[in-house]
Amino acid sequence: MSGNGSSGSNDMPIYGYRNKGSPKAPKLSQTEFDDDDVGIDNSTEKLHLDTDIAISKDNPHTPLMIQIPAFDNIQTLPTPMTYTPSNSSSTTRSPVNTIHVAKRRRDPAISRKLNDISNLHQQRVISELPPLPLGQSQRIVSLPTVNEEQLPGDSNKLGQKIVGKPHDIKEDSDVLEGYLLPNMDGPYHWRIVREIGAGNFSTVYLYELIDDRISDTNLRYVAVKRIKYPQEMLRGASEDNPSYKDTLSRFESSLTRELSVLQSLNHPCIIKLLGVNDPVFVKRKRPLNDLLAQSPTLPPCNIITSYCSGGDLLAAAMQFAGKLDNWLIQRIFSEVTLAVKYLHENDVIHRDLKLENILLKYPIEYIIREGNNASLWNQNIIELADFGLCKKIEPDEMCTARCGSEDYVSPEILMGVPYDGKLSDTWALGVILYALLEDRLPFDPPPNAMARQRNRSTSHRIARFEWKWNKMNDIESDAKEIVTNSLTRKSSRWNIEQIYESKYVQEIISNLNINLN
Ligand SMILES: Nc1ncnc2c1ncn2[C@@H]1O[C@H](COP(=O)(O)OP(=O)(O)OP(=O)(O)O)[C@@H](O)[C@H]1O
Repeated sequence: MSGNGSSGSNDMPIYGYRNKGSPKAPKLSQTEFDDDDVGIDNSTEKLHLDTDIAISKDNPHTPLMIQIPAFDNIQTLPTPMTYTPSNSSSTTRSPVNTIHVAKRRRDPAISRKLNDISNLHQQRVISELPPLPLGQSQRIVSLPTVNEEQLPGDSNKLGQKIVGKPHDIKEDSDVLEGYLLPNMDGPYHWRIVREIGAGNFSTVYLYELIDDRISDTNLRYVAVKRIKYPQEMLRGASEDNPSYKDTLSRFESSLTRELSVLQSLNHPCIIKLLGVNDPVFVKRKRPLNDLLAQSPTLPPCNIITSYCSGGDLLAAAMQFAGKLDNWLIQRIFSEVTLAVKYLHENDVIHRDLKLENILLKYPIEYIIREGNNASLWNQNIIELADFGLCKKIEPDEMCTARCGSEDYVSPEILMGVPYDGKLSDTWALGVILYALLEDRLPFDPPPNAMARQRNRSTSHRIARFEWKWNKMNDIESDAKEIVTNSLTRKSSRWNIEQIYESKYVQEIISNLNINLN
């Protein structure tokens, strides 16, 4: 496979890795647009219906022309894709029916600079996990787990356990006190190692256990997602902050929803919720309100999860710039399919499936090196993360919350009409697979695009199902039928069962020996 230079165009970004000048908006959690709250205006609904009718049955994916006058002008699309705070000095929320905006990656060096600029502090921070030194993993005979490995630059910390002395430890700001599920035992203690990632609503850190009361190796290294509260909440209740209460309650229900769904899940390919810094967060329905009743300052919220030392798939894919082996793409995609199948069978929709939210359990170099080793086929290599927009639905329930990430959002969510969350998830799976195969996002401007095409927005291309094969054009692959049947109108889109049954996925599943119970 060639790199993204296949287009012959140097300025083509891969995976939305670009610097567009103006910062992207913070992402809003689904409760910002509570499904019950969102009003759908009739004109929007009509647009949507017309769209489905307008797409020819012979050529359902890339209609030459869409017969909706409104779409000739992208500005008439009902869903604004970029959020501009009404007051640039504050990071206030989007209007209720604004879609949340994707985090787009910048060059890490640019991001670091930007992070120094205070008014851009909500911009996504790139702090990827450097792979483990190859020399270290060579010492390990069996497939390493993060618990067995020594982390780069961390040698002096390993082995130096601190015997639990809660009152001493509490004074150390680098130390996390955590309570473990299912019984909220604790507190136990971990020390910070480094920052490993950041989103709009959290910064994620790697922590190492320093409490010798715990022997479970899965708890030695953990990822800690530290929730960032919106400015509006940090400013506290006052007359000039009228939406404080509303923001608090929406934020709180989003947080408790993420935690309760995560608690209910148990699948190897899905991130594990291990604990929290305060049992209140999983025991109470309104934890923030309850804690604020005791103290006026917002309580820190730290979510303790399993740690994936390979970082996220976007970083890995970018590192390999279009040269990820086909078997690896097939393997990763099949495991994501298993995770989503499990979610959908349990009536949970994710709504934010994207490369950034697929985490690699091991450094990619290790996975590639051990590709043929049976030990790699006896366990999963990915975990699906970030359940901030997930929702437990009733069977066949339609959703109305307009949320997702710009490049991955389905046309029906874009239109703002009630949608089947499961089918919107499979649309996103199509985007993910296309991106891995083609080394670019399907709805970015096509390689060698004319200026007019380039100027069209991503949402315009999504609404028109405007994507095509480039690198893969002349290549036969079973993967292509999955993309073709995912990035299509919802009436003919594959559901997760169909993706699971496909030849491409079954080829992997039949060789995979992971315990799904
Ligand atoms: N368990 C983990 N192990 C390793 N890295 C992780 C883990 N959890 C998160 N990360 C890193 O941190 C990044 C941000 O995490 P996450 O997406 O959960 O945060 P977020 O604030 O919910 O983001 P968003 O803006 O999409 O809502 C991930 O893309 C990944 O790179």
